[in-house]
Amino acid sequence: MNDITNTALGEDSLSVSKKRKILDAFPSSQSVPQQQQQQPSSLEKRQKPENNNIDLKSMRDRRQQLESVLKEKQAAKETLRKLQSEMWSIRTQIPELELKLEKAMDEHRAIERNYKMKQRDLDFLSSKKEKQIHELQLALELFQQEDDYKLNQEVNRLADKFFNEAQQKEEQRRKAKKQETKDLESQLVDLNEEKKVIEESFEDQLSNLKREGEIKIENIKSDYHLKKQAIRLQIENTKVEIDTTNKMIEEAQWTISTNKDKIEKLSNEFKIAKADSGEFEEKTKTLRFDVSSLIQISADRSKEYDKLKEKSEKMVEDTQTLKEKLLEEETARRKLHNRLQEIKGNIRVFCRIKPELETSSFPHKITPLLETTDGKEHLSISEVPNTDQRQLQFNSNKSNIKKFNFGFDKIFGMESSNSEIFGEISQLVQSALDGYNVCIFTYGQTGSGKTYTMSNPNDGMIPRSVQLIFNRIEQLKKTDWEFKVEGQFLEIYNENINDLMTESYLKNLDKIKHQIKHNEIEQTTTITDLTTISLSNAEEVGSILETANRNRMTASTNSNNRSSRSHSVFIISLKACNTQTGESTTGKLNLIDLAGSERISQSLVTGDRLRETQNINKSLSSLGDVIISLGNKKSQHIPYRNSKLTYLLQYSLGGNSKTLMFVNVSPNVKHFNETLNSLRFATKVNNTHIGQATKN
Ligand SMILES: Nc1ncnc2c1ncn2[C@@H]1O[C@H](COP(=O)(O)OP(=O)(O)OP(=O)(O)O)[C@@H](O)[C@H]1O
Repeated sequence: MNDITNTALGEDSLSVSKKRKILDAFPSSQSVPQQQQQQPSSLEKRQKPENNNIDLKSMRDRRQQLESVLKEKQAAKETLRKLQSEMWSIRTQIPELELKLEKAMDEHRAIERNYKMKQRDLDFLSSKKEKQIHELQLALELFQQEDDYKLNQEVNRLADKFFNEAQQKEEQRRKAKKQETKDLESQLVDLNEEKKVIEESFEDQLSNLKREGEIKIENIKSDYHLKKQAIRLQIENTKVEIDTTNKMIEEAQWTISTNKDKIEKLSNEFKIAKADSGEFEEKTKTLRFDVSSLIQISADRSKEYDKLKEKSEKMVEDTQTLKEKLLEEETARRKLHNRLQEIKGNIRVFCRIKPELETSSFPHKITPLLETTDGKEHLSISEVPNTDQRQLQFNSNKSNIKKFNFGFDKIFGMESSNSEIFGEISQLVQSALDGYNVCIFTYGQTGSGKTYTMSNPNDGMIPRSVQLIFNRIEQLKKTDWEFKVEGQFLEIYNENINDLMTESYLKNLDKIKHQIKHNEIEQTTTITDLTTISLSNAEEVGSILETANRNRMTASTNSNNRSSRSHSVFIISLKACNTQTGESTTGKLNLIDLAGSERISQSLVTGDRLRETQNINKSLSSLGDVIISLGNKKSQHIPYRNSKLTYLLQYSLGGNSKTLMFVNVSPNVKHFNETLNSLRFATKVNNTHIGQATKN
């Protein structure tokens, strides 16, 4: 760079001296005359005359050349100056670039050092690895050289270890299981206690609910009676008041018309008096006063009349409100009543022990069981081994005898009357009135009191039910309920239906084939050609029972009491409609006196008796099967078709009904086996829980 500068400077200095010489040799056109004036050279003086014009021209050319050279020089000078300034700027950058170069060199050196170190480390590692591979190879060789003995020893050691561990684990598991069993047992005890407490509380709740329900029904009933009386009184008072008001109105009207006459008469008199003038003036005043007071009286009377009219209207309104309230209370009563029935269960079994008429054959005293733990009432029937003495009693405590315990919803002892029994079932009759299907059966051996319970004149379940139905219908009229009651009475003998209400019973006996027809949509049943009697009062049922009884008796012969060998079914249909609310219901009360259930061995009878026995056994066991299937939620099929009786009662058993079965038993030792069988059958039925009933 310095060389370049020097060269440039050298050229510059050269060109300056050269310029001076050239300028000296070739003066400018302006300066020429001046030089000529000042000092002309000898040569110039000599050549001037001949070459003067040529020289001047060449000089001018030269001068022009010189000037262009000078311009070029000037430009070169400028270029030089620019180059110089660039050179200075480059010069100033040189130290910085030198520093950067130095730094890069340092970095390069450091990288080189690092590389060398890494190379060394790598060499060291590869030698170490080789060493390790060598060691491993040696170890592998050693391992391969180990003998079977060592291996077996190791296997045995491991097996022992495993066996010990397994034993320990088994011991631990056994202990844990023992502990778990203990825990579970104590949990079971707790749960049993809990269950007991729950059961007790449930029992309490149930009995409380029962009590509450009964109290509520009683309260509603007494309220209803009180209100009914109050309404009646109010209606009577209203009537009296209306009569009085009418009389008063009549009186007022009569007074008004009389007064009008009087006024007319008086005004006539007044006119006459006026004509007579003065002397009658006083009289006129009095008369005027009389007239105005009469008008006042008339106005007062008409106000009074308005008030009375208003009062009477209010009373009519109050009566209507009370009537509506009564209807509401009736609806609430129905709900409560049916809730109570549901709580009691849709299938219930009551046991009735017939009084022992042959006292000599029954040596033991019967005592009722007072305490129950499962909400049921219990009796036990006992057999004394190796003796002929057996006993049927409530809660016998004797330990030396074989006892059979039975629990039922209710047990009626020998002293129980039909009225007492009806008190328990009257609520089911109410359910039939409320639109439910109800079946009440009497089951038991011949002579155990089924017919006495069901149809005894006046106090049997049939006459009492009909009586209750008509009493309730009369009461329900007040809440605008209207009823249509129809009755049918039939018997099923040898799987054939006979009409018990027809006078030609004997003539048709076992000849007419009455068909059972079901309407699946309406869930109703009809029996072809069966007499249906429209019932309008309770008294009619007496003659129905009489006809049926007479018919059954005439068909029996000395050798065969046919009535004991057939089922009798009394059907009461109850169609109700509320004229105010438009609500309508259809209920059915089926009262069934079943054929005697005694087991007559089929091998002992032949002919008609065999057929009879087979049919009775078939229909009674079908009844049991149907009830049990209904209670079994898993049952897909209910075998209604297995007997005429169950087929007839298809829509009156099960989900849509409330069922009550009386098991009638005899306390006589002679009937021990039959009694035991009846109680077993009834227990099966009692253990069935049928779903909640729905209204038709
Ligand atoms: N609780 C009772 N109180 C008084 N007498 C009774 C009672 N129960 C039954 N009896 C009498 O016992 C006898 C047999 O009773 P009932 O005819 O009712 O039996 P049953 O089971 O209907 O027999 P069957 O199957 O033959 O019809 C009758 O004379 C009846 O009056």
